Amino acid sequence: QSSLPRALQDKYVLTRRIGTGVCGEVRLAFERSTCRKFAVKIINKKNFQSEGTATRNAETEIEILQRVDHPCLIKTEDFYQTEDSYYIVLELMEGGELFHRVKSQQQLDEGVAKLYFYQMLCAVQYLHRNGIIHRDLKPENVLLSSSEDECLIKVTDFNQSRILEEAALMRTLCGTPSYLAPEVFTHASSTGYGLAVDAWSLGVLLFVCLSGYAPFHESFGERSVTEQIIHGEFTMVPSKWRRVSNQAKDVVRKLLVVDPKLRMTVDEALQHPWLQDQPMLQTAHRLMKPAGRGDEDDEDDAPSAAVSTEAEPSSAGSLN
Ligand SMILES: C/C(=N\NC(=N)N)c1ccc(NC(=O)c2cc3cccc([N+](=O)[O-])c3[nH]2)cc1
Repeated sequence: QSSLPRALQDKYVLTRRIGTGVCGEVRLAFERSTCRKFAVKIINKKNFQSEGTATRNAETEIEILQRVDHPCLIKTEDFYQTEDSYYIVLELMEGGELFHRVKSQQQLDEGVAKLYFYQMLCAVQYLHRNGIIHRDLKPENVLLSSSEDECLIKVTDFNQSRILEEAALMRTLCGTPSYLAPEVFTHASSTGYGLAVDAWSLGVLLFVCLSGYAPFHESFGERSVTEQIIHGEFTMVPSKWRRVSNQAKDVVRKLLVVDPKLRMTVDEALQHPWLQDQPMLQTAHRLMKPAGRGDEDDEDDAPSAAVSTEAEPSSAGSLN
């Protein structure tokens, strides 16, 4: 409490710790004027990254957090900083981290895994359409809105995120090319293959939700985890995958593809047969609507225009 920014303390009362991360902690906070509950993520600036990188990442992250607007991406209420920490005031996600939900349930029911995975796909599709690569998608960075199985999920932690700097790449290509390395042209540079790294991570996330264990793990054979990843060698333990449908396995197999050019994209994943599941899509869209519009029947958003009769779009692209 001692080193909390004055302005933060004037507006919020910070109470108990509700989540712990490797780079800081999450505290429950109450807004003094309204008693509304929030989560405050405290990020130590001095964590393992070098001074410059940490500051640059944090500036990018804050810009992304304040710019994104999607029902499956965490929203920030306020932002404060001192010389040694950042304080991000966020909406409360009382279901906690997906990591703990999967751990406590051994593995998720396939229908629940599909509902969560669809929301993650919508969130990442929104990021990719806005030129943002998350780069650190993992169960700790997916938060659940409630303890119900059927709940809204939100992606968070943009510490490793990058904004696709096409402009920077264009500037680079304007200069004399003679000193540029091949990968700058072959899109192997961080801005080129970038989007596909999130598709791989979504494959790992889906694998963990469906089976309850990680696809690449040092306990599988003598190869190191890095070796297993480089060769795309994941292990489907029969007892854990027996009750999982072939379509679900097909999504995992098409995302955990080593060559980023051959890997299924987020857009393609949204069109996969496994996700063409009307009841799941209706539940997802009800959860993703702004608060309070979930249960009323859909009022005509634009009464003047002819209300379209076709079914809800299969991908939530229209939300972006
Ligand atoms: C922005 C960010 N990280 N950025 C970064 N590491 N540079 C970030 C990372 C993690 C969170 N986590 C939470 O908001 C969060 C974790 C958790 C666990 C139990 C219960 C709750 N909750 O809100 O009730 C939780 N919220 C929120 C933001």
